[in-house]
Amino acid sequence: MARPILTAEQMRAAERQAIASGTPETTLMERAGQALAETVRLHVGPRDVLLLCGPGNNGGDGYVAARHLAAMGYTVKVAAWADPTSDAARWARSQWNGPVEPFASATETPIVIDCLFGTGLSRGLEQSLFQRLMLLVDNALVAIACDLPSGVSSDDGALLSPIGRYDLTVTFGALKPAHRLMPAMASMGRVVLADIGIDAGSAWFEIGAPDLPPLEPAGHKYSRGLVHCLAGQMPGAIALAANAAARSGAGYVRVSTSLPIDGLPSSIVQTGGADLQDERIGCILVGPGLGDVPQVLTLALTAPRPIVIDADAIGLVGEPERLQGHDTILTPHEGEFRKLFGESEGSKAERALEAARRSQSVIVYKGPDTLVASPVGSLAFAPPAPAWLATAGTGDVLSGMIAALRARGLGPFDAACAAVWLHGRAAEVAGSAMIADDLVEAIPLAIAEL
Ligand SMILES: NC(=O)C1=CN([C@@H]2O[C@H](COP(=O)(O)OP(=O)(O)OC[C@H]3O[C@@H](n4cnc5c(N)ncnc54)[C@H](OP(=O)(O)O)[C@@H]3O)[C@@H](O)[C@H]2O)[C@@H](O)CC1
Ligand SMILES: Nc1ncnc2c1ncn2[C@@H]1O[C@H](COP(=O)(O)OP(=O)(O)O)[C@@H](O)[C@H]1O
Ligand SMILES: [K+]
Repeated sequence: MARPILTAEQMRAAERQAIASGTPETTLMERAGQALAETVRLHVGPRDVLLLCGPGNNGGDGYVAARHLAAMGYTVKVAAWADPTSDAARWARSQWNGPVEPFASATETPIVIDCLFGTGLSRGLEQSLFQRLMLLVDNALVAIACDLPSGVSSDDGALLSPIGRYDLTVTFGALKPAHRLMPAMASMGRVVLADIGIDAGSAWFEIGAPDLPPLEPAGHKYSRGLVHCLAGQMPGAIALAANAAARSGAGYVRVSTSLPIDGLPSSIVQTGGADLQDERIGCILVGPGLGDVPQVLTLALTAPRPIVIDADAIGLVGEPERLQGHDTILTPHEGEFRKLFGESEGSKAERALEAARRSQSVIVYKGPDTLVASPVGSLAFAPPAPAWLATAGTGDVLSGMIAALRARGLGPFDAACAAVWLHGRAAEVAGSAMIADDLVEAIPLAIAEL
């Protein structure tokens, strides 16, 4: 299931909308705090709990959770860094009947819940505060963040001050960009989304398991999708991509290459020529192992077919505007992105959307926090993928997977999202010692699980 993602401002607007529709702010806070307590009960054993409460509504959620956890039988301590400053947080504080100790006297506890700051964080925490918080968090058996770890900038995932390592983050109504952007996402643990009755419809979302189109009972190899790969100076990379395309359900994979490629399965056809006007081609793939051969990219762009542009070909595009009018998906990593789009300002999300708009292409902006952006403003955030994807050739595998799903008939944005999800899942299936070739082998297993 795709989960919606909202910026802090969009979240506040959704909250105002809910309040205008008759749900009081205190009801939203009650639901948030209760959901936080329920999540603790579901995931964590009956150990002592320490809630750290800040002055805003994040702290308010903490007082509500404290009340519910105590009612569930947990031994609960509450420590406040400052008195509540909002009406809803004052209300929540008034409903908590237990003691509240000063933050400075809070001691290590098995379960620590950070309710200091959430989407309202406006600057880094002062040093004495973040140092003490990190000590409590890192020495807890289980550390839980309410909405966000305190210190995280909600919209771009930056750390305004250092944070510890959390096991679980419970968020409300929608995920925030920081839940899926580096560096923040690496320290959040599992992110649980609680429904608090806010309508969080959004053009931004976390990618969920894809629905692949069913195969036609009377289908044939061309109707399942023909991927045409253009080889270049280092054919090993295109071989990986072609293999990945074949294993992602393309009916036919063809490679134009002037040098015979050893070890390519016989089911993948090698040709000397490149008839890109062939109307059966569902997607052209250019870039892996291409080298500095701009004519091959130019050839691909003369064909009126969908194109995946990866690796070396990205650097050969020149001006992003050149791609307007073509049906293109670009798959840059950080270096390739900067080479084509320059050193643009803003968060990774904003830069991805701006790149998609300039090139009128779907952009798969890769990394530990891969984003898929469309020219019309849709933005998909990949769920966390295993760090062992950081090995040579896994990007070639991804571009082959995207080309196959595009050739199978998915739209460019959906094909990219589906491939990114399956790529991460295949890496989990392949295990931490995998190389890119093993990742290819794991693709059918990941697809079979759907
Ligand atoms: N939106 C929704 O639908 C729902 C939201 N809910 C919850 O509300 C949370 C957002 O609440 P919020 O807006 O009150 O902000 P919050 O994160 O508590 O912090 C603001 C306070 O901290 C202060 N402050 C900031 N930075 C600081 C710093 N570095 N060091 C010191 N102080 C600092 C700031 O003061 P100031 O910046 O003015 O100094 C202000 O007093 C959200 O994360 C979620 O948990 C739920 O209840 C359910 C519905
Ligand atoms: N630390 C990481 N965690 C998760 N995924 C990663 C990480 N580093 C890289 N990846 C993923 O691995 C792939 C690497 O692609 P790329 O950088 O093009 O490598 P190559 O050119 O060697 O194929 C991308 O899909 C990227 O999102
Ligand atoms: K928090």
